[in-house]
Amino acid sequence: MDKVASALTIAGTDPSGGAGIQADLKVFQEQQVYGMSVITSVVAQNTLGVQDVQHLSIDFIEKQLDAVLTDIQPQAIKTGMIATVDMMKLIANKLTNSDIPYVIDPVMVAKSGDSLMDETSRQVIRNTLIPLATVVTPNIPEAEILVGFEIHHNQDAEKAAKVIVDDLGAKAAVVKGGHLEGEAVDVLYDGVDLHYLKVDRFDTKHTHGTGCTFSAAITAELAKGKSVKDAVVIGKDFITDAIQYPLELGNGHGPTNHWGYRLKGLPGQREANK
Ligand SMILES: Nc1ncnc2c1ncn2[C@@H]1O[C@H](COP(=O)(O)OP(=O)(O)OP(=O)(O)O)[C@@H](O)[C@H]1O
Ligand SMILES: Cc1ncc(COP(=O)(O)O)c(N)n1
Repeated sequence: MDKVASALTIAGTDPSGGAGIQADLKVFQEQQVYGMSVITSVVAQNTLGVQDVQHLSIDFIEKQLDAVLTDIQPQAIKTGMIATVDMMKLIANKLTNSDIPYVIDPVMVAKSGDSLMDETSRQVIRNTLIPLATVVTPNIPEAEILVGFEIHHNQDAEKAAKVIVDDLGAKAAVVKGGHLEGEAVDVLYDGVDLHYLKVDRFDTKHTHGTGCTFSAAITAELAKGKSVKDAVVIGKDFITDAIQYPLELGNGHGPTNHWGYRLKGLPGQREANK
């Protein structure tokens, strides 16, 4: 039997299970990838919003990273909520000269509107982590901060994806269209070609953790050895199913359904889960 693929997420937590480390590990498991995690910040949050945050010390985050990386080598790594400049510098130090595929979900603000990254870090991520990325997956507001111009339609998203690759140094970028009107279109630029990933927009409020889920699915596929394009296409399919079959949990923006892909094509399931 081949050795199982493993992936590492470095991110903040969500005790309500829809976003952050908890979502990432569920997605890795669903994708048959062995999941490992390093916690940067412990977040008191749920589907209604963020109540409080405690950042772990740099020393302790480093101990967690060393514990994993000196024992089990991941085949792919993702970062999510990296809230401070010191955390970014630590991770950049650990990942410089690494050839492990690295996905950055540059989490800045939660769906609820609560900030998950301080102002200085929003600027500093551009020079510390982004140049190390195999794929960066910003939503529209995050992409606007990274590139410094407004994004109103798909052509702007294309331009932003190219700036993130050609000027900021990432190998590929997926600018997610969840925050634009109309179809849910994501623009992938891999340094050579532009690809549009389009699906009909579902009318749902259950979108807590969509970005975490999408980027974790991409990471899992890279860990299995898929190309960036194939990993992003499979990741888009995974998140679309997770949004399409909501679980109806919580009193706010509920979590997506991480086993939604298993319901695809089964008659009556969509109605049963609505
Ligand atoms: N209502 C929807 N219907 C279909 N797809 C959607 C919908 N909302 C978001 N998506 C898709 O979900 C993925 C995540 O996009 P989004 O822009 O919501 O990320 P995000 O804002 O980073 O998520 P998060 O809520 O974790 O911050 C993208 O592939 C996007 O196109
Ligand atoms: C720890 C952590 N990481 C990321 C998100 C973004 O997800 P969302 O915008 O859907 O709340 C979050 N809420 N919490």
